[in-house]
Amino acid sequence: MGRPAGLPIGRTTERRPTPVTSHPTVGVLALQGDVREHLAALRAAGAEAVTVRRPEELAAVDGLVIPGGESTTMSKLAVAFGLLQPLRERVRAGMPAYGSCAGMIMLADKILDGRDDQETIGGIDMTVRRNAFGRQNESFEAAVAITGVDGGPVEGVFIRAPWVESTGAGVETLATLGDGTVVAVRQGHLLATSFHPELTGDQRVHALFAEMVRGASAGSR
Ligand SMILES: NC(=O)CC[C@H](N)C(=O)O
Repeated sequence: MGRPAGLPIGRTTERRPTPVTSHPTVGVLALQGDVREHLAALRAAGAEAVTVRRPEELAAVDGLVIPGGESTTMSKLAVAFGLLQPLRERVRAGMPAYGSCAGMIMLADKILDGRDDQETIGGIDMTVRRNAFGRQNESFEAAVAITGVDGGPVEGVFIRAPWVESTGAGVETLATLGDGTVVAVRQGHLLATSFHPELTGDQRVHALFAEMVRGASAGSR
């Protein structure tokens, strides 16, 4: 068969095998919260980043960031958009996920001071207390040294932040404040921070997560 008329020289209509991508795609759950800042931080860390609002979009990403915002609203919207079960399934199946602040709450197996009807995706064997720092400390910054993040402490921005009240045996504590409060954890493919690294212009936490996504996609090929 000849070349179909009208196609420029050098282009063919044959199907090529799907290329093995060396750039896994990281989604940012875009129901509510500071989505743009996470997209920018992921891109600055060298990752491909897209928004996720629908189950088909979730199915197409290799990892997912769950942003800060309001976990009660995010929980309601996840149900309304038909995303809660697909999110639970993908997290259970090993998709890397990173939750910051409200995102940390979404990844917690148990929460304290949540709303009665509040759902989480779960996945990390921990109990997280919402708005834990109280009125005096609604918003503050602190230098946070994180295991696995080289080059000194990151600037932690805490905004009506949760803290980790207790963790199960499989959960690694990555960072604590001076008084021992746990503010960053990892359980295998899941990462969570009480604070917002996407607001600081420092991409090291996003680079750590992008590396987790790359590792998981390389392992699954
Ligand atoms: N900055 C944040 O993400 C705040 C979290 C919020 N207090 C919540 O419960 O969901």
